[in-house]
Amino acid sequence: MEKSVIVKNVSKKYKMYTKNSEKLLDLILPKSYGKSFYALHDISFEAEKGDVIGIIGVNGSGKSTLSNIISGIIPPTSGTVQVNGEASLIAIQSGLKNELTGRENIELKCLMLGFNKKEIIALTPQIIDFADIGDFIDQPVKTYSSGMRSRLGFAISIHIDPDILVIDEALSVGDRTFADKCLDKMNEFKSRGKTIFFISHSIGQMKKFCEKALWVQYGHVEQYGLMSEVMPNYEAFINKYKKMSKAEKQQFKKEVEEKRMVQA
Ligand SMILES: Nc1ncnc2c1ncn2[C@@H]1O[C@H](COP(=O)(O)OP(=O)(O)OP(=O)(O)O)[C@@H](O)[C@H]1O
Repeated sequence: MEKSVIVKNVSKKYKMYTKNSEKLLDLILPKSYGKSFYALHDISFEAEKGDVIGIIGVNGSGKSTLSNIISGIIPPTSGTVQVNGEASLIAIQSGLKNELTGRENIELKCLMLGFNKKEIIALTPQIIDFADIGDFIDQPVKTYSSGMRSRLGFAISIHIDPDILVIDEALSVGDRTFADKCLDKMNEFKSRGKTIFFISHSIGQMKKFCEKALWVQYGHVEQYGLMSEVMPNYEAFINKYKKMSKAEKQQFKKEVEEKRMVQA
């Protein structure tokens, strides 16, 4: 099978400060203040064309960081990401310009992707129709609710027809009818052999829609494979964690956080 995304030894480091003053001092004397930790540590995996991969993991495990790296929004600190084609991210906070109207955002995104005037004129009504946000399409995006942003972001990303679609929690803020409409569109996308990465805290949606799962656990890949093989292990972990006492949970978190720190 042809590969669509190849992620090799990707790490992303961030800095953690205990006080605001440390952040300022770190700007003046880099490397002297704050502690570095791995949001992602040595991640490697490959996706094939037609794969629909659910990225699962508890809060803070690195799912959004990984989706931003695959979509080219942020660079990794080290390692390489090879994307064969155009990747587009749909996230709650995704690249919409607040001061521009919905319609202007559609035009801007299309222009940035190199569409010509004729193509933009043809595409705009389809995007507006799918987003279905009424007269708000001519209002600045800063006046939108999170559901409206998600509708517009999803409508733009799916209609520009990327090769790789990365959906980060974008369906969780839309209502049920919109989520169903998006899932239909995603199924159509998948049937054309495109690659989808899907992040959702809805285990039901994950199981229904994704054939593969990438379990990101506190910055590293715990397991990658068929959803039917990975999900039971993830669910077993969640159940085990839930049964821990408060002290055991604290100890567990302390250990995983220590492993994530960058050794000087
Ligand atoms: N810009 C940033 N600066 C510093 N730390 C960051 C930044 N972005 C993310 N992090 C940290 O990196 C880690 C991974 O965050 P990320 O948002 O990727 O997790 P996630 O799995 O998507 O979480 P959630 O399920 O809560 O959305 C977290 O500890 C987070 O605090």
